[in-house]
Amino acid sequence: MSERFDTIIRGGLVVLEGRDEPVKLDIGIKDGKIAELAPRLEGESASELNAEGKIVLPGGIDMHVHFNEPGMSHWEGFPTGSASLAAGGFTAYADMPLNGLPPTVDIPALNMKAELAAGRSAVDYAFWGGLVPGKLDQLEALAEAGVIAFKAFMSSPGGEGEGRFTEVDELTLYRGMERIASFGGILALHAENDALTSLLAQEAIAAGRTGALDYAASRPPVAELEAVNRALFYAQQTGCKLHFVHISTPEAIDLIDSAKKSGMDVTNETCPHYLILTEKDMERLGPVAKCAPPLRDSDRVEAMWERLAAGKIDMVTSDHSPCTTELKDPTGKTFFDSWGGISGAQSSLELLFHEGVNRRKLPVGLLARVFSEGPARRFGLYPAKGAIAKGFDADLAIIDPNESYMLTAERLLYRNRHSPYTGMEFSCRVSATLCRGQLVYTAEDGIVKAAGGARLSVKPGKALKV
Ligand SMILES: NC(=O)NC(NC(N)=O)C(=O)[O-]
Ligand SMILES: [Zn+2]
Ligand SMILES: [Zn+2]
Repeated sequence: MSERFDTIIRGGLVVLEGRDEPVKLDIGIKDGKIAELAPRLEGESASELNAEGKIVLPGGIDMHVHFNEPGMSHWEGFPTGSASLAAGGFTAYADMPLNGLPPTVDIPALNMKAELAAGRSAVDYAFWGGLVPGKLDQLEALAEAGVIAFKAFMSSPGGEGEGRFTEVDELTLYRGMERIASFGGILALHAENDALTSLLAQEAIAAGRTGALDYAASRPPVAELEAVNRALFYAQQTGCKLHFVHISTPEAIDLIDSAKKSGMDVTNETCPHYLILTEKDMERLGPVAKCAPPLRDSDRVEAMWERLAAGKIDMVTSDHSPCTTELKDPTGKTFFDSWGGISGAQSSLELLFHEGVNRRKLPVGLLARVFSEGPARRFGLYPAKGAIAKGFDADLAIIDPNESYMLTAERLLYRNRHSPYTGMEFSCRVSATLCRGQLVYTAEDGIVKAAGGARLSVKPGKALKV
């Protein structure tokens, strides 16, 4: 006779959907799913995990990572990127259509990605499709093939070379929205005004103003706000659902929030670095903390925390945008020349738990919402994923709320072990991560199951409004 459960997670403080504070419960897992939740579960199980004193969150879903395969595996890869996510309490992710070569803008490129990820990911994964000039006729086929949504850049994505992902022109943006709207898909946007940012950068470089703060000044809040405003206008005209990635300013969050209140189908995300780091930190840390949009002043960072606490931020993603450590080396070049992108996939949950829950005393339920429920609902993964509830996948992040440790480069599982957070003392630590009931990571043993992740596809139009 088979046991009632495969695994029981004993005595953890479990974060349930819609609840601010956790509840002490046992979790019974059978066939990869949550079979039972109760204060005390009786019955046989093949294995038990003691979670006394730990917080049990639904596994994080990181909707914004760049794992760079095919073609750029010296920057990152599915094995290393997914392992770093598992170590950070994440059980699923969506890989951006750049910076791999070729970018994911047609079916052959999507198939290449799928082949490379199969059997090489520690946690579950989905793919984004790209909207770029010249590839409009690929959108329906990509949607049918199960990409989670589409991504376009309103400003240059940076980098050089043949075949790279390119930003949209106005007509591609407008027509792309029409087409994506026609099959009920979602378009995600990197929203910065290209004319403003490129001319401001030219001006600064010509005048020899090439430091970190000059870089920040060349991509001002108005560039983000203008792009968000324009995209919202096109969305009104076309009926396209939108998602704004890595929003860096409270002004843009407010603009998106009022559009949502007016009935538009639009969501936003921010990233830990816009909550944890300021432009001063970017100056202090150097290129390792360079990203686009840039880090902001401390008043804006504070205002982002207010928006997060007020429920105006739909999800938090890492925007893990890695590169070789050499491309972050400041020697012999200006700040403008370094790669823009922060490696952060491993730290998102710990950063927000540390700063948000432990220090600012925000409810832990907020983390479940922005890291799991929000992304799952928006991108059609709910109700299989996104909450700890009977019948859902047993995707769990078990975190010790009191274990402090210092993040060192050796602890990073990225292909290139740099991060703006090395040297930082965390007041909490992920103890274990389970993906569909399988133990993937423990703090003690590291990655214990390296390749159990499965591909997640969604059908167009399935995503729910958050
Ligand atoms: N080409 C990139 O990966 N760019 C990324 N870079 C950042 N965020 O600095 C991004 O998502 O915009
Ligand atoms: Zn971007
Ligand atoms: Zn990105």
